[in-house]
Amino acid sequence: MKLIIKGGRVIDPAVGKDEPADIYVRDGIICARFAEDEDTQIIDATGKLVVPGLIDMHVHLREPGYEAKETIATGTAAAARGGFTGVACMPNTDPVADNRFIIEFINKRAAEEGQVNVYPIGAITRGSRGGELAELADMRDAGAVAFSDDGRPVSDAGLMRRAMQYCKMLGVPVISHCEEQTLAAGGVMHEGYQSTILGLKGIPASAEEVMVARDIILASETGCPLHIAHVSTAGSVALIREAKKRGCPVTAEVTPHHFTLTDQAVTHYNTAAKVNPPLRGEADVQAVREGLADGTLDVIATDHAPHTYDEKNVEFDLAPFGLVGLETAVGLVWTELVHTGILTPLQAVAKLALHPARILGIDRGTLAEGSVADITVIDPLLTRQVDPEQFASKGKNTPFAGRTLQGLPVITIRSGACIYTTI
Ligand SMILES: NC(=O)N[C@@H](CC(=O)O)C(=O)O
Ligand SMILES: [Zn+2]
Ligand SMILES: [Zn+2]
Repeated sequence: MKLIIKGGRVIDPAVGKDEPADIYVRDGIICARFAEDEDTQIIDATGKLVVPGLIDMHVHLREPGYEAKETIATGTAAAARGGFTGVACMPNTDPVADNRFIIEFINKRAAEEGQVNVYPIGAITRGSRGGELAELADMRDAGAVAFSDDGRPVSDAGLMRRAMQYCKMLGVPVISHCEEQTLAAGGVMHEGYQSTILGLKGIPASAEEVMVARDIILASETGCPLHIAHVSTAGSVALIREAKKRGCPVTAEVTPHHFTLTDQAVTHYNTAAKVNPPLRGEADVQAVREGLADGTLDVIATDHAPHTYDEKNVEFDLAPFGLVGLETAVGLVWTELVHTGILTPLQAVAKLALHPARILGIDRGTLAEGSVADITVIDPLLTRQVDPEQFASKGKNTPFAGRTLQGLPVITIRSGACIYTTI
């Protein structure tokens, strides 16, 4: 099994490399130069970017329990099509992934039918109900890479503090869905001018920021690595920036929808734009872009949240929160951030591969010799219109349908084998 990826622009943020080079792969491992023979597969990457396999650290695969929305098979197929070789999946399944048996089940299903590597995230509390801690150490031993009650906040500060004390001991990050429920109560979109015009109940920026502040204080006190999920407001970016300056062990992610869209996308009551946290105002979008550029926001993650057509095809108030992101992420990063000069390709790849790997303690995210050959090839000039009907995901709930994106994944390689190719 020999493969050479020739003539591409190789980007490896682990060593700050961004230069023309060839990549050699033998038996699924990136290796030193070797002489090609008739058994060697050659990929011509002229004009393309060759980067470490992308890792999406915030995905909802919905299995077990919500297989009508997505399965491990379809979600990982969507990941491969989106240029991702790994996804970390959130525990808000049914049953909730709050014990080692569910973590083992996910790992088994992923081994059987996963197209990409799957890294399960365990729940912080039993049933993610926020009442008592789940069996964290047991889940860590079964392969959980982080803990989160994503979908819900951990409202009890004392419980969150104890979770952080345990996770610090286990050396595993806590991923926080920051939402103060008494402030968010009943809201369905960002609280602002648009919510007033539409007559919909708003979720104020403070609902997120109060919780970001609380968790930063708890992480500083406990020393636990804290990762803030789906940052959406200018105030959150400022809090995280300031906390990092003080040496707080905090990292943070932003989604493509939060760096691209405002609450304007909700006009006409488009339920595909109903997401938690909600799409915010223009100043917030600007602030998360600045946070990405200055390194305050470490990661770009999709929060891929598939729902069925019927679930979304209802009154705005009644529709579930969430939108799909795996198959539009790279296109949005290149179109909105790289081609606009907000991020260099090196920075973009760091946020899509290296940083997620480091935060989750996964042995991936680099093209160094000796690494597993998880590789993504991106054509920075390839242009396509988003067509949800082409998605491998069961979820078609995207607010980006019809949008033209430039800069798309063309080959996804996992352990030296092509799992997606357009050329
Ligand atoms: N983001 C969402 O709007 N929805 C997520 C839950 C979450 O990420 O909080 C889901 O599971 O559907
Ligand atoms: Zn969440
Ligand atoms: Zn989520």
